[in-house]
Amino acid sequence: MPSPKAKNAGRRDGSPVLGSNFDFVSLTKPLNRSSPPHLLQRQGSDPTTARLRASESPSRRRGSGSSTGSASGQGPPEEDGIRLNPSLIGISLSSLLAIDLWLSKRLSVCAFEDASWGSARPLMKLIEVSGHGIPWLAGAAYSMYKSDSAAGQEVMLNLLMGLLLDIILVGAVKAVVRRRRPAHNQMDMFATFSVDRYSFPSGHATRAAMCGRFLLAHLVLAAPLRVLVLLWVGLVGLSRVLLGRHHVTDVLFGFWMGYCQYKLVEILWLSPQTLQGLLGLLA
Ligand SMILES: CC(C)=CCC/C(C)=C/COP(=O)(O)O
Repeated sequence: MPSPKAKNAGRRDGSPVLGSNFDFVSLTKPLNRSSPPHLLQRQGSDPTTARLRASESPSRRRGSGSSTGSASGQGPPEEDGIRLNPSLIGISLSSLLAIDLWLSKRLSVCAFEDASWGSARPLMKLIEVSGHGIPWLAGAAYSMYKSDSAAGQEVMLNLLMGLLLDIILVGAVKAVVRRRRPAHNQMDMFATFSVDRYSFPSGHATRAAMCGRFLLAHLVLAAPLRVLVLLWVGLVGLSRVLLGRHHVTDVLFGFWMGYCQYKLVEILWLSPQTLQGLLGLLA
């Protein structure tokens, strides 16, 4: 049992000691300027807080007599601006990540069979399979092989190229960022690469966004089918979070990245001549 002394070690003004929220709260809360200097030094030990504190009041530091800034008070010295900006970016990022973690956990209602929406887990897994790389690669290759028009073959060849590009780019980003999947995720996906133990970005989201955009641009679809494609893209993304596979930001970034990948496929578009050359090589 902690001693009363240990319990009050965090704050001397009698307010409750902040627990695991300390970093998040202390970064966004203004400092109590009436606190004695020795107390200001004791509040928070993390480097971000310390950086913020060091730059939070140019006038305080001017008053201390050890300032490197302008003594006439005509604005903060340049180093303050340099130090303050990274802190603000840090605060915004930590806040975004905190919201992301909280929201992702709240939304992971199909993460287990006995979770609140656990009965929908099989349906979510079906949607997961619909956005997996293997059915898409197999479907595009089969359609290209079966297509009897050069235009159809060209479109399917480029879809195939986009799908391969997607696997490479997503794998590269996952390997660089190395964000762990949510703790509540059950790693029971079929056919994964080793980088798929990482979470950012969601490969299903990139693929769904890229393929959805591709289908809308290159297939002549009736309006209800176009709506269905958009719905499917949204459902694939949502299912990643509901299944507890991903954080919300993994999916949002994945959608953006998939859209950019589609643009890249348009830029790199393989022409019928290239296709003839490739088929010539295969024959
Ligand atoms: C084996 C092939 C061809 C693709 C792997 C597809 C896969 C399992 C991606 C991971 O997706 P998330 O990042 O959304 O979990």
